[in-house]
Amino acid sequence: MPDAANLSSFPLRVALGGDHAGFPLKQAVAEHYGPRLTSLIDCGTDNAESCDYPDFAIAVSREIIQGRADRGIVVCGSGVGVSVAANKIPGIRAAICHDTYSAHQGVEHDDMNVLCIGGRIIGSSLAMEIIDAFLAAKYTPGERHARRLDKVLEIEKKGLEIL
Ligand SMILES: O=C(CO)[C@H](O)[C@H](O)[C@H](O)COP(=O)(O)O
Repeated sequence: MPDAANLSSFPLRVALGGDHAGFPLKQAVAEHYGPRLTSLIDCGTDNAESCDYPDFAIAVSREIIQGRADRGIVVCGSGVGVSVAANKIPGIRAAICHDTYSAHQGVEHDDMNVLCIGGRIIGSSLAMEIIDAFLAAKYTPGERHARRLDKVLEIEKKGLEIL
């Protein structure tokens, strides 16, 4: 865990959620970031009983799409389930990041708005460093990034027609 003296704050509204496999890490994230954010919306789950990751990917995405959160963090066992589910929702750009480079570059280049983490894969100290990198990063407007993001939006708009 980072030193209390070195804790960063982020002027962001964040929605946080995860299934039973992500529950212990989600709780640690809520405790650590709650006081350092403009707001932290905890979308559950509230205990370690078996439940279904799509419910929490949807709940976190809802907060972003309906304008109550700027970014989302979802935690399941591997990070795979929540990223697959969240990416089905138009307007959500989610990715699993288990390293700090992907966490900031995903925002800077790809305008990623949901960070997915595997609670069974990484420990809380690394998770906090990754979340710090994600929350501190800003999309870097640039012709090449905009062109590529437009192509991603086309996929969203056209669905199967793009094929
Ligand atoms: O990690 C995951 C696979 O990507 C899922 O999101 C779930 O967390 C995982 O499948 C839960 O596993 P369990 O055996 O039901 O505990």
